[in-house]
Amino acid sequence: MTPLYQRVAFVGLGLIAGSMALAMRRGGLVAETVGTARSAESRAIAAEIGLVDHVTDTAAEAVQGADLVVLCVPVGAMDAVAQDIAPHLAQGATVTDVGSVKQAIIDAVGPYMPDNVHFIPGHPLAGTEHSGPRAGFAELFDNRWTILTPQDGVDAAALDRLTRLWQGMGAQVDVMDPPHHDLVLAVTSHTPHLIAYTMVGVADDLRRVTDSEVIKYSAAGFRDFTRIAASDPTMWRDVFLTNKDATLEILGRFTEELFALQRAIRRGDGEHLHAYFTRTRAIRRGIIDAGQDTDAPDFGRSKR
Ligand SMILES: NC(=O)c1ccc[n+]([C@@H]2O[C@H](COP(=O)([O-])OP(=O)(O)OC[C@H]3O[C@@H](n4cnc5c(N)ncnc54)[C@H](O)[C@@H]3O)[C@@H](O)[C@H]2O)c1
Ligand SMILES: O=C(O)C(=O)C[C@]1(C(=O)O)C=C[C@@H](O)C=C1
Repeated sequence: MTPLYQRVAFVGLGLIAGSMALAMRRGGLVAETVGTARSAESRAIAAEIGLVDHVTDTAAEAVQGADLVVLCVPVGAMDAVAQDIAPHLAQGATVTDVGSVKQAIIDAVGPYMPDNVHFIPGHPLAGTEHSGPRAGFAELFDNRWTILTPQDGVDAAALDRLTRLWQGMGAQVDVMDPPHHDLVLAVTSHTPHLIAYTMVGVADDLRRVTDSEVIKYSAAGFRDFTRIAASDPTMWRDVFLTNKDATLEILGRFTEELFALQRAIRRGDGEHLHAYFTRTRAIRRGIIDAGQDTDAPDFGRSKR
């Protein structure tokens, strides 16, 4: 197969960049990969494990001659990285990113992009609580969605090529407008993370009362929360600071619902609770039936 890109440059060499580099290699999708990271330690690890074909000391060096540049740093760092690489981008290159928020990145990166470059923002809806160059794995994007948020007038051939690259890495691709992406992700990813962080914080406070029983007897539900709450603090700080409006909107709705459930418990309103849990169970089953829950444990699913 002819490679889709000749030279792909990653700025940032953590979980997502590493997984992309490995998935590209698995699919024989690109001729050459090059990457750089801010810390010398990450660069040394990436070179040692052969995550990309070449590791460079600077982002400027990495992007030179690249026909695809992928920004894989925390959302709050995109601005500085874009400014840094802009003068070194090759004519006709595509620049994309993998940030969890889209409108803020477009606002931060867009102004630095030269006219002769195609800027096509993106977001793979796949991840883990692990970070750094050793965290990546080639299968991360298999059967998951990647959302691209191109602006009006995007070059159709550049969009098609990037779409085929993500498909080659195992993902299904959808196009969305950036504010809609940010609202959808506030519901499906950002607010759930905040709730998990909060629940684990509450349990930690309670630990003083219950000694270590919270950890010792932590059931599956709480364990899932602790996995999510172990995610990278810098990444998630930036997500909430840059997707502020959508997250606050969803949190407002969440607290209203929580108060309604709290009232039902206080009043002994079993009917309300039962009806609510029946509705949410149907949502879970819908996700499974749509084949969107490929990595969750079975938990007796087949018997339901
Ligand atoms: N982890 C996930 O589940 C997940 C999923 C989808 C998208 N994303 C997004 O992908 C991006 C990267 O996330 P990741 O999980 O690969 O992170 P990571 O922590 O594994 O890697 C981040 C990389 O960025 C570099 N970096 C950090 N701060 C920097 C700065 N100020 N300037 C330059 N480089 C810097 C780090 O050295 C590292 O190489 C983030 O924007 C995140 O929102 C993450
Ligand atoms: O499974 C996880 O660890 C994740 O939280 C991954 C997850 C998500 O919420 O689904 C987290 C942030 C992303 O931007 C995309 C994916």
